[in-house]
Amino acid sequence: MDATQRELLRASALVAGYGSQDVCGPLDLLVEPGETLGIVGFNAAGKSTLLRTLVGYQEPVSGQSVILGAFTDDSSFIYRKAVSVVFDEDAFFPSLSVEEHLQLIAGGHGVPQPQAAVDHELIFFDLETARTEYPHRLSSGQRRRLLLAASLLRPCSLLVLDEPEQRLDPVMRAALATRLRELADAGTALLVVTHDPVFLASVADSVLLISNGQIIPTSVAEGAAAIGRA
Ligand SMILES: Nc1ncnc2c1ncn2[C@@H]1O[C@H](COP(=O)(O)OP(=O)(O)OP(=O)(O)O)[C@@H](O)[C@H]1O
Repeated sequence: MDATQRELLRASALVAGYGSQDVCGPLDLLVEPGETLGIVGFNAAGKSTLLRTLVGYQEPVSGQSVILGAFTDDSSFIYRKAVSVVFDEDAFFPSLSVEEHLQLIAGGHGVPQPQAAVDHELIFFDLETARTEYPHRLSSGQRRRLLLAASLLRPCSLLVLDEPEQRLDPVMRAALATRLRELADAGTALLVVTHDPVFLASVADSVLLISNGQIIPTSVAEGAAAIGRA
């Protein structure tokens, strides 16, 4: 693996915000394969704004974030093949069933043995009995499971999750945390915004705490404690 392949994401003097209005920063950061970084802070601290800016979904106020040593947004095929992203929003085709959504992702990303991969996610996320349902007929937790299933079904080098624990029951939260840890141990890098200290401690190796516009690198223990104080 050369230096560029190891450098999944590099942020330099990155300030996130809207227009010329800073929300948080500056941040210097290097994310390499297998690293798991939690991002924590109060409501409106700027976690989602930072995450979106890091992955090139919105322009920084200043500084830059570069993916795979070359990309600053998701317009390239190489970027989209390497980076799997779930933000806290539902995005479905209303006339495709649960299973058809997953088949679409598997086909689009050239997953080997696609139906077996789809079946694996349906089982993992306990969506088997809902496989023929349409998104509007799912519970909010089931819709969340479907989004997460789609993100985990496809291979990626960098997995970016904004509050993945939201709307999941405790059993599913724990199963997801274990799965993410296994992915990281196998080399996938993970950026995860979370409000759940247990989930954070299960998944993250290190933490960025956003407080009063500052982005403070800290330990998992301190990050989990900071969530508790929020
Ligand atoms: N599109 C936007 N334009 C301008 N300001 C925005 C926009 N979206 C969010 N903000 C502001 O940016 C700040 C940070 O919001 P952000 O969603 O990043 O917070 P967060 O830490 O993810 O919060 P939460 O924990 O509530 O999800 C807030 O003050 C919010 O009002």
